[in-house]
Amino acid sequence: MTSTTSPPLRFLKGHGTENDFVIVPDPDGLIDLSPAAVARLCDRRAGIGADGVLRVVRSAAHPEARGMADEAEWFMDYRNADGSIAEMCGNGVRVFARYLQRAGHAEAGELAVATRAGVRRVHLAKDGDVTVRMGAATLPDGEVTVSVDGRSWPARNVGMGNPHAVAFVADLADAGKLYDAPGYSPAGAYPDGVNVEFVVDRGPRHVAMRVHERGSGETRSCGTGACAVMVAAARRDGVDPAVTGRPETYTVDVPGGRLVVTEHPDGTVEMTGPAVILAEGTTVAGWL
Ligand SMILES: N[C@@H](CCC[C@H](N)C(=O)O)C(=O)O
Repeated sequence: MTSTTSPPLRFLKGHGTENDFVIVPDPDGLIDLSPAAVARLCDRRAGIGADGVLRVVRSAAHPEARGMADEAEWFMDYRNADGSIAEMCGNGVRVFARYLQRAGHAEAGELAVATRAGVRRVHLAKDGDVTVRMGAATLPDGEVTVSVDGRSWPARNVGMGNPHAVAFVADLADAGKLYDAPGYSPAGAYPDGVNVEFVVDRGPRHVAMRVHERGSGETRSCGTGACAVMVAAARRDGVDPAVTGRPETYTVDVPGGRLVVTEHPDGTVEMTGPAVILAEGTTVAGWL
């Protein structure tokens, strides 16, 4: 039975390369957004529908972000569609920045956003694309195999604040329907779960990917995933900006569009792509 106690919730809807989000403005951190409420908002039939939720909270008003408040006024409280918490969302942070601009909380130009993976610096053009400095990738050692429908591929572990396993495949269709999370071995490799990317080459420094996201299923794009893919592809190609002293750029096509990812000699990975706010509204009292 529908509860009659929940108040109306103001929200916006946005996407970055079709990785879509319900944005919940909560500057003073007063909204108790339970995992069940997040899953209800993200439900594509009985809810608003999204790959995740971006709660917009002042860093000073959130216990996980208070320590970053001097550097970044706003904290991106990101949740996956199943209500689980993730450290970072690369497409989400661009959409988050676009929301701050639209709401008059940020000007075009440079902006710092607090996330669970630390402060991320964003360059916000007045219109068009948004660039995020995503921090450096980590490349933990270890042989991993990912599998779908009885087929398996070796994968590279890449950390972008959150965990990724990147597998190069002959054809993106090899990953099948991706309704279920890919399997992996060894069994204990990802105690907190993993995002899995399947990648093919499209040309020199140009790849395409599909992704199965931890907590959200197959999505049309994943920003941290695109960065993980860029770094895995670069190392596979023998390209390492830390060695050459030159930044290296790859184009990463995703089902929902295109992201451009650059790795700098200091290891920092920068990602550029679109960020769109498309709707705003209010839920009906008692629905959530
Ligand atoms: N879509 C995001 C990643 C969201 C978090 C991920 N599902 C996880 O659990 O780590 C992106 O654009 O990076």
